[in-house]
Amino acid sequence: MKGSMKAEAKDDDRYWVDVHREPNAVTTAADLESGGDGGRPLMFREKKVKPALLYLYRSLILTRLIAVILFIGWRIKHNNSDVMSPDLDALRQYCDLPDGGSILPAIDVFVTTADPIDEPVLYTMNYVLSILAVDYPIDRYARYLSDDSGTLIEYDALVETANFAALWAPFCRKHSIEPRAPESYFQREGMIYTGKSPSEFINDYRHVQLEYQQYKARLEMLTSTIRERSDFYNSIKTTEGAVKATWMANGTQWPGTWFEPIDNHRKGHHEGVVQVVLEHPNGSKAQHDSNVNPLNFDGIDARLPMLVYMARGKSPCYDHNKKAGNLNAQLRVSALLSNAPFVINFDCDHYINDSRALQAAMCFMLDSREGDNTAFVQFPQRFENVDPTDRYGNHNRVFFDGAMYALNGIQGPSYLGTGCMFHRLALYGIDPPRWRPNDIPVDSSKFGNSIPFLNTVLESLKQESRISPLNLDDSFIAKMMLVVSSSFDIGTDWGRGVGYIFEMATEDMVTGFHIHKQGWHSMYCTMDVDTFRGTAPINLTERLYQIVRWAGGSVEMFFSHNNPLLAGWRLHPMQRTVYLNYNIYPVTSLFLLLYALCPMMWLLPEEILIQRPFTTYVVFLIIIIALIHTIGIMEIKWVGTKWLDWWRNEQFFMIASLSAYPTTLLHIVVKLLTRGKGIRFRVTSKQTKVDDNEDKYAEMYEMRWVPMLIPAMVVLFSNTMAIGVAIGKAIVYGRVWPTTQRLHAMLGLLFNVWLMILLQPFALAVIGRWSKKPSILFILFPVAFVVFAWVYICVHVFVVNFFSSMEI
Ligand SMILES: O=c1ccn([C@@H]2O[C@H](COP(=O)(O)OP(=O)(O)O[C@H]3O[C@H](CO)[C@@H](O)[C@H](O)[C@H]3O)[C@@H](O)[C@H]2O)c(=O)[nH]1
Ligand SMILES: [Mn+2]
Repeated sequence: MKGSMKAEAKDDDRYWVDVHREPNAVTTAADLESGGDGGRPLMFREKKVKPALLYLYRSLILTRLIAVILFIGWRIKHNNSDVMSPDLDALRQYCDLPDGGSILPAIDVFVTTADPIDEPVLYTMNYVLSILAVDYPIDRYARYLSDDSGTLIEYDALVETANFAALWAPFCRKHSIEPRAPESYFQREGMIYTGKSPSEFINDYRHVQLEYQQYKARLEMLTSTIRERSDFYNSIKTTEGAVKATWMANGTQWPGTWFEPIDNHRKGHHEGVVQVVLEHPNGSKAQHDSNVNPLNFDGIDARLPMLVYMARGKSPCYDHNKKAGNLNAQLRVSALLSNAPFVINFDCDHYINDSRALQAAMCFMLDSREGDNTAFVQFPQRFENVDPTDRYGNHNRVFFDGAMYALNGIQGPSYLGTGCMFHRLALYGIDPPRWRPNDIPVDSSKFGNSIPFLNTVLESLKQESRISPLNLDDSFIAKMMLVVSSSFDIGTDWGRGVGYIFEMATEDMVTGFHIHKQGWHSMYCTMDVDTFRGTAPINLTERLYQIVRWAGGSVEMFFSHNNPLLAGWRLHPMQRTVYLNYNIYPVTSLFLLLYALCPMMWLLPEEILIQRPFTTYVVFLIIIIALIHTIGIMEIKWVGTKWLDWWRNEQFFMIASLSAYPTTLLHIVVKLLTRGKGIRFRVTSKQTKVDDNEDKYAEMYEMRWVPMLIPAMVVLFSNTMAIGVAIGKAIVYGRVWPTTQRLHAMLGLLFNVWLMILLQPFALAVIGRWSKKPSILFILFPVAFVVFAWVYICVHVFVVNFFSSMEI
């Protein structure tokens, strides 16, 4: 023991040397008496690091500084190093066979919808059309629509769509139409023709447009058509007084929800439904029947891929786990019907804008570098109903183009919920080939109690690719009913380690996390045109609800066993940091909220209570803020987004920090304390109709007040008042204030104004329809300032005259 202490002391000497100081020479009694300190001994010893080491150390710091500067310089010059874009020609060369066939792998395409009213059928069907006409070998993909409402409207609409698609899909192929969602296509102007039959185009176009109008009209009539049909069958088939069923066109009762809801046929309580609308196309390409299609489709593949309608069974006894539950049911049904090795899922409010989308994703999946270990390929989300100035930051470009791209350089982007292609096996919770053990247990405790389904898992593990015609007999249908039953997940790993994970408000983040943590990679795929387009909530309140859900899901993850700190070593350290960042960023809002309430200082009679911003502090602050923004601007330049995108991002972070994020945190705290439920998945409301005459952005001008907006409102109001009072104070005391005080007042005001600029979109939302002309704020605010300044001066004069002892 002693020995080691000695050794330590010796070690010390290697680095430190004593600093010798001479004690003061003379000590006199007088000195001591007078309390002087002359001649008192030195009572602590000083040491310093040996000069040689110190210089070395300092030179290291300097070298590091130089290295950082050089690195930044290098990074600016080499700004394209991580951009990956699909090479479709290479894919074609690899996959196309000399006989015109192709070895492109099979894909199951999923679409989820929750309600025919909240999510207008026309848009969902447009989406379906864009997939039916996509540029991919027709016998190599299958289409599934999973309808969480279980209504006959969606099914009948799908049947109508299949009929119209028989015209639409070959028309798109013949004339190379883009986009292949008719609603968007017919609305676009000034398109350049790129097809091979220009002479027939005008004629074909007119015909298809007319047919589309009629198809649309039939969709709109669906509710009344089904009602009339049901009334008819009810009158002839059921007895007086019995519950009125809803009937399918073939004269059988619809197994899903009915117009007149009863147990077993109402929303949230009904049997599962699986209906194959279009069967798997057979081998021959010449399926075109000129009686149906008067257009000339010679040499065009007029077939359509398999199309399936499904609705999972629901019962009040079981949690149906929203979107993730819906997707899991699709995973199982598609396994039985087509079992493609790849699946891609979309929300019903997004359509394919570039028909090469599926091929583009395949470029990453089949690439010889990391293709086999790539679990999913995510596309950015793009929106088309957003106003040109993107008032509520819907485009989210900083996230979609900046952050996600950057992740490509680590383990890959996170899963964003829509427009994402997966390896089916990755979704089954199976390790990437790199780490895959030889025997993987495929049992019912994990995957559920369906032998045919377990067989499909084994099939997938053996890399057997299947989309082939099936014999849809009764026993097969019964097997499918089992995998869509409401209780199938119970006692299995579905939603916990198998399929889309449903323990959180946002299934996407946590599903991606589960996959990354097993060591899979992911890729981000952008193309020169938007690959997909969707609709975004353009109403502020809706937008904030969406943010609450996202932030909620992210924070919830932290307090669960999905905490990134607990993930195994296969999760890349940097990727772990990224997930941690997702988990905690909403917490920063608390500081912002406090900060944003500072302007209230102006309202206090004895001005400013907290430390005033002194000059050095302000200089540092400015340097740091300027650096943050300079770095930000560099990133924007690299990814090619606009200044406005970045600015909206800044503004929206502030607005959400004064509303959505604190609300989320409150929810989570309550949840943790009460062990209650987390944030619920509330379906984002969609645009219900676009009337040509009506304002396209009408939704945006509607203000829906909810408690979450209170803090933002308090900040906006108190800030406006504070600026008014500040002006009032300047008028009253301006002349007696010393220069420093004036300077401080100006700096303070700068802060107020900055806050106001950040809150501009919120202020626009508050004034509702007036905000059609955003510049009106330049009038409203000054007027408000003058009014508050005037009120302040009046109160001041009143107090001075009548209560002269008080000072405000
Ligand atoms: O019980 C439910 C609820 C929702 N959905 C579907 O989920 C999708 C997304 O719902 P939406 O209300 O449009 O949510 P958004 O806020 O637009 O979704 C964003 O955020 C989600 C995660 O919170 C992601 O899953 C989405 O892909 C992403 O676009 C839609 O297709 C819905 O039909 C269901 O199938 N069942
Ligand atoms: Mn959506």
